[in-house]
Amino acid sequence: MSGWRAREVRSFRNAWAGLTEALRTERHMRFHSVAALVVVALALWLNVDRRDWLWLLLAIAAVWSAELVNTAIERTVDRISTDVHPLAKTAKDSAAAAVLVMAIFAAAVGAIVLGPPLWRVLF
Ligand SMILES: Nc1ncnc2c1ncn2[C@@H]1O[C@H](COP(=O)(O)OP(=O)(O)OP(=O)(O)O)[C@@H](O)[C@H]1O
Repeated sequence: MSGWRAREVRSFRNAWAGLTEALRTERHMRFHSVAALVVVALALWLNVDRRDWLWLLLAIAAVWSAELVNTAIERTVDRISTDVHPLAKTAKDSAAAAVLVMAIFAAAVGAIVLGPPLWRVLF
């Protein structure tokens, strides 16, 4: 394998390790994963169109990315110091707020895309 390809494979492995570590240790990450599986199952069942799939996949990726960055910030703050400090609080609370913003966006996308067809099927 060329040096460039070996480096790319190593980078991919490191990123994969970050994802599996977050899934293993972060309760919220597991919750987001279950929610994503439910959304994908509903979208398949309701046979949503290609454009709606893009919105759903964007929402899932946005929440996962925000949660992973939140985890990175939490770990970095704790690595620097576990002392209670207002700046540590602001850093962690802001990172958590980023997840909240993305989760609200994802909930809105889910309601807009899945709500009407689900309503038609159920009622
Ligand atoms: N070093 C600190 N100094 C001041 N406040 C902190 C500090 N560490 C955490 N906090 C406060 O406690 C909250 C929870 O922090 P913690 O590190 O326990 O995250 P968490 O609850 O484990 O988050 P998650 O559930 O997403 O993993 C933070 O959002 C922040 O308000």
